[in-house]
Amino acid sequence: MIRFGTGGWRDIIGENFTFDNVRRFSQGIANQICQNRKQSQGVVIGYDNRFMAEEFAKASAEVFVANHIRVVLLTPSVPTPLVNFVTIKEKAAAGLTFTASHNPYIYNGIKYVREGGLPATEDITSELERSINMIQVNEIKRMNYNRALETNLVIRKNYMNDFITFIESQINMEWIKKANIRVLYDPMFGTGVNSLLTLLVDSRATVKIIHDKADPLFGGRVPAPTESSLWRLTGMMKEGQYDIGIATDGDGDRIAIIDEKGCYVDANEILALLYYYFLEYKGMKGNVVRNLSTTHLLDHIARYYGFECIEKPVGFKHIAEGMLQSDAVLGGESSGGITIKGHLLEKDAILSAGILLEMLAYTKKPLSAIRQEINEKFGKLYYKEHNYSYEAEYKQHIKSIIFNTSPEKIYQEKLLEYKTFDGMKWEWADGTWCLVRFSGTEPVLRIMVESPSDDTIEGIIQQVMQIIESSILHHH
Ligand SMILES: O=P(O)(O)OC[C@H]1O[C@H](O)[C@H](O)[C@@H](O)[C@@H]1O
Repeated sequence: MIRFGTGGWRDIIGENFTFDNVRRFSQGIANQICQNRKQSQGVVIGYDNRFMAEEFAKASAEVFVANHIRVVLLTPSVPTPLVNFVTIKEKAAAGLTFTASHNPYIYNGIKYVREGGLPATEDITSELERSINMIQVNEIKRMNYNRALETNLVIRKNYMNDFITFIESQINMEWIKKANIRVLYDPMFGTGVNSLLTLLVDSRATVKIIHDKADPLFGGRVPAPTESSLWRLTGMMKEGQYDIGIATDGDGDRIAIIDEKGCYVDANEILALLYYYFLEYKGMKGNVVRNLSTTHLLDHIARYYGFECIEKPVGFKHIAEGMLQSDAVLGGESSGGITIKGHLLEKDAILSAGILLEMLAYTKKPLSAIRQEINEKFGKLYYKEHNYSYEAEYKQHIKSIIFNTSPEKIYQEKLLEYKTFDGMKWEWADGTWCLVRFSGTEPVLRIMVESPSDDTIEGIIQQVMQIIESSILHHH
């Protein structure tokens, strides 16, 4: 079975992520393109540095060309947002990126975008899922890759220059050039490196880069820019020689940073920094969009300047939808995905890094000072995410436990509201909230808590865990 999760289809290589299933997936997309008579528009295919990603991408190309659909196969490996960009440029009927983003190295996957670089809505992906899984191996068409190359049905293109130019057109490069910013960059062995390094050189920044070679094992780490995985970057930042430490995930769409003192700054705070910079310093006007697991600090900032913060389920397609609906200036998720108005409706770590440099250049303040400014103005919020690995057989049971738990058992404070549009979210009167939801990309239950008081967070997480574990014990 092929299943679309929060960020496309992901599976363990050799288990369910096989050549047969990649071909089946591609035939499903090809069928849909043929039904809509969009064959002449072609498709764009890109891949990151994951194990055999290029081979899987070629296998996919073989299926499209056999269905009379032209393929632009990007070279070399690319960050995911670049595929969205080229899908728009080429007016292609679809864009496919072979990547499992920040998942462990044993995974690979395919992210799929529609014509116009738009994320696929759930209606579309569930219909695709249904039709893909009905395809038999003997219904899959194939044309040999080398033959397809000879007949120009597959064209290999490098679009990096255009992509960087597009990003730089949205940032004030002149300000950055004058600021002589010192950057330490960790691409986490992933595919953000070529694009961001080019932007950094164009910015005349002084750059030191670590973990830059392509490594399908990601140096033994998970290529997600979390605090625990960035210990080397953090350690080097503590030496005090750089203004900012930047980390991008495996496929270059998510970001985290380290301030000049060596403190980790997560995506929640990056979003707050950027929104605050846009409104307070640049005098921009507009709303912000976040998912329900992202900091409410954005709501406070929005309210202060007379704007609105729009809340959506987890998944960048929902952020994209919110940005279109509300004409917001910024959108993002606690997991590290950020975009701005006028840019792609896809998270982009290269752009995010560029705007952060612009912020340092324009404010002429150290990162830690801007962080401090926000805390003083809006109050500090503490945030923690705990990922709980559960046995698949208990999934339904855990779900019903969470939905039937009374919120006083979790935290003794007046409950203001609860939301069930993506997992269970309780919001209490003192500004504390807790979200419990199953990840759509990994087999974990995510427990997220944010509170104005650091002391309450651990207790809430422990309480949720204890309720789940004791009920599983009783269930036995
Ligand atoms: O919490 P999950 O369902 O695992 O999703 C975590 C993240 O996964 C992918 O990267 C999606 O593109 C993001 O939109 C999402 O925030």
